[in-house]
Amino acid sequence: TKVAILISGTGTNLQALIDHTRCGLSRGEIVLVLSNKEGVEGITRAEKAGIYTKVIPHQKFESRESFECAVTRELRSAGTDLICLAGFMRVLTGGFVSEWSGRLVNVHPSLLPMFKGIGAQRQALQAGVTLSGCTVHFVAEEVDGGAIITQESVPVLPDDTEDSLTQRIKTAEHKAYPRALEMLARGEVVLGEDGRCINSTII
Ligand SMILES: Nc1nc2ccc(CNc3ccc(C(=O)NCCCC(=O)O)cc3)cc2c(=O)[nH]1
Ligand SMILES: N[C@@H]1O[C@H](COP(=O)(O)O)[C@@H](O)[C@H]1O
Repeated sequence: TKVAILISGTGTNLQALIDHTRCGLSRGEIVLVLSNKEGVEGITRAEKAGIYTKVIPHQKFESRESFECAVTRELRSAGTDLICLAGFMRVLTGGFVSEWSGRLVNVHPSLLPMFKGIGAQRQALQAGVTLSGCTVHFVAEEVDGGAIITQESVPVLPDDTEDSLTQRIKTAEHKAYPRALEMLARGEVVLGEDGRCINSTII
């Protein structure tokens, strides 16, 4: 399975996926790392790993659609089978989402459907929950509303700050995302017609 990773920043999830796909047993091969922002650490990580990188600055485009058209051109020329959003911070239009439906996933730093959108870690702290974590989900037009593929929980400690909780959740993401990639690459989970996730490992 040819995998493209879309980023906007640090890329620790990208690094986890690079390390995982290089361990020998993975069905996934990262063929492209694409960022909408110049000079981010994630691009350096990909270059060090010898992976083809592309920066497409969204602000240089007239519209969301024209930006996404340029992204899709790169994805197709790389032969992409699966797109993983990893800290990619641009909302995607319904056109892009439906074109890549079932082959487009994202990792979110909360146990969805709780704490959707920006600042999920802060929302969790403000809500006073004692359990949080991360969710890998199919991308639907509704932001953070897509079918859940896999989740990983972490405790929220009384003295947690946004940073300490973010770090703990990231270690969970670095386990959950590679697991999700293998499930997808092996066809163990697929997106159903009704937008629900079909998990064939239980059949
Ligand atoms: N349609 C669709 N697209 C997405 C794009 C990125 C992410 C990643 N998580 C994200 C969740 C929220 C945002 C967001 O609201 N950013 C501020 C507005 C930035 C902008 O103007 O674009 C970005 C990424 C998830 C989704 C998703 O679930 N559905
Ligand atoms: N979508 C969210 O953005 C962050 C990206 O972090 P990194 O992978 O760039 O370190 C992760 O916490 C992820 O949940």
